[in-house]
Amino acid sequence: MVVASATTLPVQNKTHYESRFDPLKVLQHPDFKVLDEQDLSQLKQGDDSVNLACAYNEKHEVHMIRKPHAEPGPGEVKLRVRATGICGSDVHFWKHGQIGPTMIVTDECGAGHESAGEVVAVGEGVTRLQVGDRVAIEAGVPCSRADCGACASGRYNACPNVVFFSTPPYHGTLTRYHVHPSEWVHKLPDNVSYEEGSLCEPLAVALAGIDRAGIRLGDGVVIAGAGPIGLVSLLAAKALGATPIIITDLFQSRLDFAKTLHPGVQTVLVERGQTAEEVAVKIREAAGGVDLKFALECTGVESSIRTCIFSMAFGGKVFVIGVGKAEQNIPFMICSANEIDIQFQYRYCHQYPKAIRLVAAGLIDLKPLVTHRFPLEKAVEAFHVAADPTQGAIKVQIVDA
Ligand SMILES: NC(=O)C1=CN([C@@H]2O[C@H](COP(=O)(O)OP(=O)(O)OC[C@H]3O[C@@H](n4cnc5c(N)ncnc54)[C@H](O)[C@@H]3O)[C@@H](O)[C@H]2O)C=CC1
Ligand SMILES: O=C(CO)[C@H](O)[C@@H](O)CO
Ligand SMILES: [Zn+2]
Ligand SMILES: [Zn+2]
Repeated sequence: MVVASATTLPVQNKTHYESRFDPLKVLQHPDFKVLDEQDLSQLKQGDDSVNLACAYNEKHEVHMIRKPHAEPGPGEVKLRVRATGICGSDVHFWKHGQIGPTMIVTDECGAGHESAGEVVAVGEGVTRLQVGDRVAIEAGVPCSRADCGACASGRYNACPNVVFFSTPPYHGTLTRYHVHPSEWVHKLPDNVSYEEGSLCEPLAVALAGIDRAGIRLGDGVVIAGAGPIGLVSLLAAKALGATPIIITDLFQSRLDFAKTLHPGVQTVLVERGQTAEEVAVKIREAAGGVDLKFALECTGVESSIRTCIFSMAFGGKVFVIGVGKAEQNIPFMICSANEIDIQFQYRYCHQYPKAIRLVAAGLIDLKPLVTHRFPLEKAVEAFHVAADPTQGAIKVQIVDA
């Protein structure tokens, strides 16, 4: 079955943003170029004249590209991107070429959707922003049409016409300059850095999960996976007053890092060869007799999802944020006989302002998550570090000062 993508839809069926940000306008532009070693050797760090970006493609390559400069149209802003985090999903698209049955890399696709930057130009009609403003970029731009059920209902993360920058075919925000609709950037207070503004994207994911899971003060929670998503979920659960909190991972180094973020967290190392049930016993022991009513699953790995189910008390809820295999096996009758709910999160809606407020108020400190920084010119090296667990990275950021 060929799934129509934005670059294959007939023009008349495209929404405004699908047409405006059609990736073919970049790929077919005379200034577009995949940069070779010679080009890269001639790059001057921070060179404003080159709209440098990092892209993955259908051949599982990740490399630097030159994109055409673009000016903001009506209602848009042009941004100098100052910080971009590499997400596990970026690595998925590079290494595996797709996420789920419809998000498939079929050509060069600019990476990055965790970005913050500086307004360098505003388009006609933009009044709430001005040159010099510092903003976080909400990468998912829904169609906002009255005839779109998702947008009309406010659950815009479900918009079927969404342009989610970096999800193929749309080029991402890991680029020197990016044009974005002005209503989908969020001003940063002076005490929130570009790096923290970039990290508000994964925080938005975690906040959406905690919101929709319904976790409350004093609830016992297990967080599966101590990657950036699991760790921002830990920070949010800690700020919420969840207790006890248990976090799992395959790597002791990531669990040790989790302890630095929340000394009160209980850690459970998942050892090779252990069954999901055996890990669940360790989790329940770590809970110290408190019934665990929630699991925030942040790996997408079948064995971890199963572990979360086995860890739940009667009436518990496994909230799955991680993405993974298309088909997965779950202990069906354990769920049935214990009324265990399984819920899923797909991106977020209405979370950015809250994420920025929590950071600005000092209730969530994201700064420790950034363990590696690279200049934009070294983004390919950054991707290799982010994708290699032995490098010990938590969040790898590209900083284009
Ligand atoms: N639902 C959504 O909208 C979003 C989903 N994601 C997904 O969330 C997941 C996590 O993202 P990141 O933290 O950036 O990825 P990551 O790959 O950096 O972290 C995943 C962590 O899970 C650990 N892990 C793997 N198997 C495990 C197991 N069986 N038990 C315990 N831990 C295990 C890994 O060691 C790693 O530390 C990814 O699948 C990503 O694609 C990310 C953003 C948004
Ligand atoms: O990682 C994401 C959001 O932070 C992407 O949306 C992923 O879910 C695939 O698009
Ligand atoms: Zn992401
Ligand atoms: Zn819509």
